[in-house]
Amino acid sequence: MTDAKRAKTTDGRPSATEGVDAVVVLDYGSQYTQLIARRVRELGAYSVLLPGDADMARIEALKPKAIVLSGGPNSVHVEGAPTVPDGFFERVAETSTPVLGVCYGMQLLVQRLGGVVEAAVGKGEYGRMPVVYQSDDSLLYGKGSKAGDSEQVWMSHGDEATKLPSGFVCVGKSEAGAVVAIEDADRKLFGLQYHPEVTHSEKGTEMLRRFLFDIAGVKAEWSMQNVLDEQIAIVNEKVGKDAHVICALSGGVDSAVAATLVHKAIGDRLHCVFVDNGLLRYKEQERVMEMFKDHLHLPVDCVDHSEQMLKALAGVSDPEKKRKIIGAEFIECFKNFKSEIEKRTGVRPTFLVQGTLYPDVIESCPPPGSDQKHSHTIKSHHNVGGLPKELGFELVEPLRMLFKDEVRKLGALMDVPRTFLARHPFPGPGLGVRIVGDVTANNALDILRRADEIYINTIREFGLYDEIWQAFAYFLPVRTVGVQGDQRSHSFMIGLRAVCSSDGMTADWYPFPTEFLKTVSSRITNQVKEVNRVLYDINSKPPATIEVE
Ligand SMILES: Nc1ncnc2c1ncn2[C@@H]1O[C@H](COP(=O)(O)OP(=O)(O)OP(=O)(O)O)[C@@H](O)[C@H]1O
Ligand SMILES: O=c1[nH]c(=O)c2[nH+]cn([C@@H]3O[C@H](COP(=O)(O)O)[C@@H](O)[C@H]3O)c2[nH]1
Ligand SMILES: NC(=O)CC[C@H](N)C(=O)O
Ligand SMILES: [Mg+2]
Repeated sequence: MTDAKRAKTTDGRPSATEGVDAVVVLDYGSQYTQLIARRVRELGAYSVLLPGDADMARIEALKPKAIVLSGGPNSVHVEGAPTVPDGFFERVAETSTPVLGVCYGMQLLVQRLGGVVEAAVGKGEYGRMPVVYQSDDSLLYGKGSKAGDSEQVWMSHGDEATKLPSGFVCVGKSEAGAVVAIEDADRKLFGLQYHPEVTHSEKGTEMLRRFLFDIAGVKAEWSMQNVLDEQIAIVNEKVGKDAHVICALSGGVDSAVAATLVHKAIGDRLHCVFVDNGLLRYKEQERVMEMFKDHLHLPVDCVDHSEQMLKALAGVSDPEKKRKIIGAEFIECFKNFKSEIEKRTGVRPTFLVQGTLYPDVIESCPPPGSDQKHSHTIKSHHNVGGLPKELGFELVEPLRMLFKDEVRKLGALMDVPRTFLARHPFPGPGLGVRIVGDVTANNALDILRRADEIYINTIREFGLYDEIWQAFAYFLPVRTVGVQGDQRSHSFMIGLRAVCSSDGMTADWYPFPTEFLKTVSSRITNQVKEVNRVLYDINSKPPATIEVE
């Protein structure tokens, strides 16, 4: 599909979605909202995420076959809490559109339709727990479900529904007796106090399948191939027939997939650039450029921006300040590259492709007016919340709504080589968020590069690289006392991190065999003389995050 004019249908959808049933997910700021949209895609339906207060007209233009209201950090009983769009309940009643409220979404249904939601003082429910069915054959738990049976679900709420609106029945309770599943079969309104979208809810996907297909009658006709066609059409429409485009290529999976996709759309008007930002790993620049040459078959320029980056970061310790500086320096470097391309082609590039993924977006500072306005900032990813106000480019981010494992599937569909798809993620700010505090102090970059190289090589030697989602070493600017060769040492610590995850949104630490830990700790302390202690990080996300800053 190359004709920009055909990229949108009359109702504003990308033409690749023409005639396909849409499911609208309204976002109230949960960290997991996009996971709902993703589960819908995985189940084979087309999902669109809109802000929780989107105009009813915008929602109806998509002709949704079902609507899901997401969770969120607010409380419905607090003044000014986000709520459903004006006219929402009237319109869904007229069109008989099924609605599922999840957590905050359920609380909205209850409160707005005449029930009561209150703070469950001292009784918040967080984490994995069973839900007990309250009736036989409920619509939510399906034919054959029996009162008294139970399943494991994942909760995260401090408020609860204490009185249901008329028409609703409670079909599931938590062990503590909270109402956690409700339905109004006549009005096709449903609510779950827990999160069926997270993997810890054992039968959550089945629940969503029942809602979409059995209750709402959505047709399963959406696949990764559709996502690809849709994104190529969107890129074509946005970039047009003449503009030139820069692509920030890192050697990681996301930008390799984004570049391949955009190249399919616009061909040689794409100019890729890899930045040596001074925060790369041991021999990263040489290795990545070699990989591009051997496997990617797209021309890539390498630009050295290390001096400027380290100068800007000198003496800065605050993690958010560091991230903003890194984001701004990246853009500075892309602007210089823009002039270089103009010299070469006579055309000044106006677009910048980044391999931004959804987790980067949701954790970053949500820009005012964006669709993520109700969520909290966790950290400003350099390519989203870390970007300067004056960008000087229009962004092209075809993966912005996807998760890492979806991107890997999309890459496989375009034959992106495994060398890229199987790499552990490496963040754009690189060692800058793996050195706690000032990156220019203590010779930390050099120490960390050597320790990290030993760690990753040892992981490969033990055959564990592909089992781990992401592994890296980090530098702690803390000196402790040791004894090495009968001499006192007062040296630094290295933390080792290895996590299992599917999408980077939640993660568990990887249970290394003791033999591995012994080997790697002894290699690092023997070969990196500035280090006398190695720590293994046994924290999941949450409560920690994957990177240390
Ligand atoms: N050294 C770099 N040079 C140019 N662009 C970069 C660099 N590092 C990161 N980027 C840009 O920032 C985006 C986000 O970085 P991120 O690390 O999340 O993605 P990735 O490197 O493509 O994939 P992965 O997460 O697997 O490392 C990249 O997709 C790329 O567009
Ligand atoms: O390109 C990036 N720019 C960033 O600023 C950034 N911060 C974290 N990450 C990567 O995101 C995933 C989740 O990491 P956290 O749990 O630390 O947020 C992990 O894979 C991290 O490596 C980043 N990637
Ligand atoms: N996860 C959620 O949606 C939480 C909703 C609300 N903030 C509560 O604590 O009950
Ligand atoms: Mg990367």
